[in-house]
Amino acid sequence: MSRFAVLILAAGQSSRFGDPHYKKPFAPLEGRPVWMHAVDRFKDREDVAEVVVVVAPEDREAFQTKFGANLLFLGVALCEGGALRSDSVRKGLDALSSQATHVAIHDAARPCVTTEDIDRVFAAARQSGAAILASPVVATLKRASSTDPPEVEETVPREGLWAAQTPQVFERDLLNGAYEAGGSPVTDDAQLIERHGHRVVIVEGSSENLKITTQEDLRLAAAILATRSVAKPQKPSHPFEDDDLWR
Ligand SMILES: Nc1ccn([C@@H]2O[C@H](COP(=O)(O)OP(=O)(O)OP(=O)(O)O)[C@@H](O)[C@H]2O)c(=O)n1
Ligand SMILES: C[C@](O)(CO)[C@H](O)COP(=O)(O)O
Repeated sequence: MSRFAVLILAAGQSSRFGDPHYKKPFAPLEGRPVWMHAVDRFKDREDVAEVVVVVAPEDREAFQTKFGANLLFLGVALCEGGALRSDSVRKGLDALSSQATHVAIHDAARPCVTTEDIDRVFAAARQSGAAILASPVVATLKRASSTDPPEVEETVPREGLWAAQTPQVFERDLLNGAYEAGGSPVTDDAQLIERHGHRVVIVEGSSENLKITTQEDLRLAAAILATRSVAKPQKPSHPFEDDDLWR
């Protein structure tokens, strides 16, 4: 039976988030930190062998202090990430302890992913060895100059274009091989698999599976979660005291 190890990536610098107190994975969202919503989507699944949250080295101690009890309760491990997203994935892979057959890599900054979409991308990865959630590009895309203000240089045909999301899910040995092969920096893991010559299946995901990058995205995520018939979150077992820990 396929078993999935899940890496929840929360080790970025949130440089576009614009909050003086919180990096985005630690920002409050519907009563809990963003990262906890992402973990919630995976931790109770029967096909998940382990979940590892990857945080920046400078956040490790504060994270353990603030959320150590939550991690124990959730049965989730913690490890340190690196400067690049792919460094964080590599360190997360090194931290895995189970005999999982597949690895799912998910942005902690995507708290609105649904169980149904996870079911579908997991099934596709079982079938093909490599699958990602993505949504078809629906806007008209313009390539613009770097002038201020930017000016349109061309309209980019959008036929066949998809916006990649996460989780991105791979057969474990395939992912390890792609990371061992390495190469130039990538912004998602599928690029390494593509470079490695393996096909990557796209599973259409909801546009609600947004990546929180700015404060506006956080408000959108709150609106999305508020409209879902989810049980009201429990009172956080670790209320947000001394929030300056995160900056
Ligand atoms: N070295 C990195 C970079 C990113 N991430 C994680 O990967 C996800 C997607 O990355 P992104 O949205 O770019 O996060 P940041 O790099 O923090 O954002 P910014 O570019 O605004 O600094 C986030 O959950 C982020 O925490 C990570 O674990 N390690
Ligand atoms: C992995 C990803 O979320 C897919 O869209 C995206 O590539 C992450 O990029 P970022 O620059 O690390 O946000």
